[in-house]
Amino acid sequence: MRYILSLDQGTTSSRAIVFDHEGAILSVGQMEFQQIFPKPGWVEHDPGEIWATQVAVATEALARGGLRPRDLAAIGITNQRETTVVWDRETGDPVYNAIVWQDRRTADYCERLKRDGHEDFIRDRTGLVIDAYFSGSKVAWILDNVPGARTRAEAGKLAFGTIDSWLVWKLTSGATHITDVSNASRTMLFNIHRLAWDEDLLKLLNVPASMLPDVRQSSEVYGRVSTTLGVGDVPIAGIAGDQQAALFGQMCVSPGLTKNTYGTGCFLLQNTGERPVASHNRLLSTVAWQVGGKTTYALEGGVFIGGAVVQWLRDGMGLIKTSADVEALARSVPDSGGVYLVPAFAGLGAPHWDPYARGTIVGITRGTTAGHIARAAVESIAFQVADLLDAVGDDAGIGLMELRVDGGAAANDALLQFQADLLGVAVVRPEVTETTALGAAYLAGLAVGFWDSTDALARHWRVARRFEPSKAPAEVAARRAEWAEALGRSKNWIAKGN
Ligand SMILES: Nc1ncnc2c1ncn2[C@@H]1O[C@H](COP(=O)(O)OP(=O)(O)O)[C@@H](O)[C@H]1O
Ligand SMILES: O=P(O)(O)OC[C@H](O)CO
Repeated sequence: MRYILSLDQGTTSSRAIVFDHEGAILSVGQMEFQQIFPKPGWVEHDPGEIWATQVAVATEALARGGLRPRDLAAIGITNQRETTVVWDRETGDPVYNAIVWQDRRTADYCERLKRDGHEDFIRDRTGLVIDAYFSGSKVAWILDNVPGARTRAEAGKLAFGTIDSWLVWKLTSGATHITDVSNASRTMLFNIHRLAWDEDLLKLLNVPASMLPDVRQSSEVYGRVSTTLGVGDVPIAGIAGDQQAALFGQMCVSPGLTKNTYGTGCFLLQNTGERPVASHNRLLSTVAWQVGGKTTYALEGGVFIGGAVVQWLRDGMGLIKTSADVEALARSVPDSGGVYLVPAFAGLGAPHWDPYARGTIVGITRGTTAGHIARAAVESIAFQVADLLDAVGDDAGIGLMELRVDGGAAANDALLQFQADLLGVAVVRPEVTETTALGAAYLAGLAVGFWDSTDALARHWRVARRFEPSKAPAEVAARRAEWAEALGRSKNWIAKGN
């Protein structure tokens, strides 16, 4: 029997999961690594540690599954997106730490791009809104701030890559410098229509083309693991950014199918088929994957604080001991008692994009208890996702049939029931909720013939639990109107420039 190994390089941990031919998990390895915060708003990772932990968890997953490298048919890679690494092509040494997607150091630079009137142009070419979130301004920062970097880059001596590129480079001992279309579409340097690096954008951001990886499909053999690593010479055959991989792992493979991942933040993606949909609601239009020469696009909306509001109840407020305890506390009251919590702790993401918003709790009375606050916190996750879905529906014009869900907070039944109530459609939790790693495994397995077709994979996707809507539309409309009021009070709270 042979298996697929999925490397899932996330923001806070490196994971490796072995899947069998049925798409079931055989074994897992996981290791957290250091988050580096050199200044307020800056977030970095050590690329060496990312690599070391990723190799360690791969070895651990194989050992736990009682496997040797020759038992593997292929390796798939999925990764935190946008995070930027620049390294020396000769020595392989990074010239600076990885600048993480959450890092805000280039916010002023991005403001200038907007002021100079580049917003429409960048949205048309890349499908993105101008923001420090994406890789482009991060590469420019490294070239402008690391002594000698720009000269070396212009001489062709430096390489840029997102985390997938960095891992493939390391896995192949420097033989292969590539990325896939889904990761490339998050750089703000990539033309999502022509599926190529965009020369005008490279000029605007002053990034030399010689630094860039070759852009490949999400499912093809890119190279083989270098034998010097002692883990065999397994083909590396699938790559996708983590949210796109989750969309594939959830088998959202036809237009209209939609998933939401409830992690630290929430990422909602809808498959929009073979053409990018231009958003009028400040959602992102992005490449989902390219398989067998066919490109699939998605609309994406992300909110910054999803499960993290539960972490805040735990660590900031001390109301609960573990994240899972929130469900019992929220269920200790029949409703939120008129309390609304807007977790705009780091401003608001899609569709509002208000960096000046801050968190608020409204509707507190003398009778408000910790239970009401917990319930309002859980509900806030669902309200934000419902706002995202409204925006997606407006842009794509496709009615939602069901919402497929995954991520840590999708373990919360109360949250998913409330989500179904708000949306008026079923919310569906699959048996395998490791959909990110599964998606990358599928992409790799398809490339090497381990699986024949996407249709064959669709049979693996099985529902664990379905949450049906149970509230009257008028009641839902009233609750959403109150949420919108509360949201309005959190917006534009801090002074601009703070
Ligand atoms: N039962 C639960 N109810 C609500 N939130 C939860 C629950 N279990 C975990 N979480 C939240 O889910 C998040 C972790 O999910 P995970 O998918 O591992 O996140 P990430 O990949 O972003 O690190 C945390 O913010 C945690 O507070
Ligand atoms: O690593 P995650 O799961 O927090 O996902 C990060 C996203 O890819 C950022 O765009």
